[in-house]
Amino acid sequence: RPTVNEAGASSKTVDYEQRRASSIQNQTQTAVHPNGTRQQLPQTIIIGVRKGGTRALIEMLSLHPGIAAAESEVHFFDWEDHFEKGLQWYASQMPFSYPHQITVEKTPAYFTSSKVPERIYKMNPATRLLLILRDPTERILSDYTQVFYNRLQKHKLYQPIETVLIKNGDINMDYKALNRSLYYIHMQNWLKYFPLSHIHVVDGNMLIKDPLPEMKRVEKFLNLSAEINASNFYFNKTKGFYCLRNHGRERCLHESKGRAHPQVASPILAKLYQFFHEPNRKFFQLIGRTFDWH
Ligand SMILES: Nc1ncnc2c1ncn2[C@@H]1O[C@H](COP(=O)(O)OS(=O)(=O)O)[C@@H](OP(=O)(O)O)[C@H]1O
Repeated sequence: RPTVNEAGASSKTVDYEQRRASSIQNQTQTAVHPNGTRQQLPQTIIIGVRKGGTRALIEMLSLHPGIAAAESEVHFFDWEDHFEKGLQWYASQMPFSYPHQITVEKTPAYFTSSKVPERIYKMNPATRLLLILRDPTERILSDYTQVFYNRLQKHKLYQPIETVLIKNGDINMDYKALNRSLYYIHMQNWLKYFPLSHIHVVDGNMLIKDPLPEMKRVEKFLNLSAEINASNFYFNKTKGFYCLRNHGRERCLHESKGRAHPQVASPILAKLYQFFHEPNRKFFQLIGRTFDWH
């Protein structure tokens, strides 16, 4: 009797899918470099969430010698003009890697783009997905801060945070950043294609506070050998965040990571925390795990 995985697919289907995926991988193989490396489609993708800590996650994962990470966000599955270029183009955006290495890219917008789960599934149903989430209210403030700085740079006007968060005395449901924090809605789309066992949720709040245990869990999920260790991290008091140490070289993330958020009046904050209780509960139920959010 075929065994059934969490998505309901039989093991026979999975075998077929894996063969199909490896044939796609072979068809899109780019030229082999004389040193034995080549560009490969990612076997792992960090799908989001925007402002969840995706940069920190990919940089920390890159500490592992078994990982080859794309430097910039590729936006292959969510931008039509990129998607139309096809998988060969996608592969050509990847770093050169050795056959034993896992290629990874991060595009935080994937998590909230409804077309993306099916597209990744069709590329390779065996793709391992990493999703880093943080407290949904904190995520909104971080999202607002990002847009605020972008507009400031372009000398454009920006609205104070309270006016985007509240409309006619109530939570502004039209605010895009609010929708991005409704994790259960987006997660439902992913679970239509991928079983939970293929999606590892990283606790973004914990990655900030104490990155090592989170990274050890990621290593396990990706079946990587245990390489990342305490000496890879040190706390930088000036930045207020952990920074990375690799082969004696120390570096922190870019100054755009870890910016101060705007002060929000406490009744509004309380309203937001309250608002997210139910969506968070639904999310926890979906993934069978809880997080220490407000
Ligand atoms: N070690 C370390 N150093 C600096 N920043 C860290 C770190 N770990 C997690 N973070 C948090 O990452 C948040 C940015 O998330 P993303 O990289 O996903 O943002 S983006 O969507 O790619 O723009 C960023 O959000 P803000 O604090 O709002 O700037 C950080 O809180």
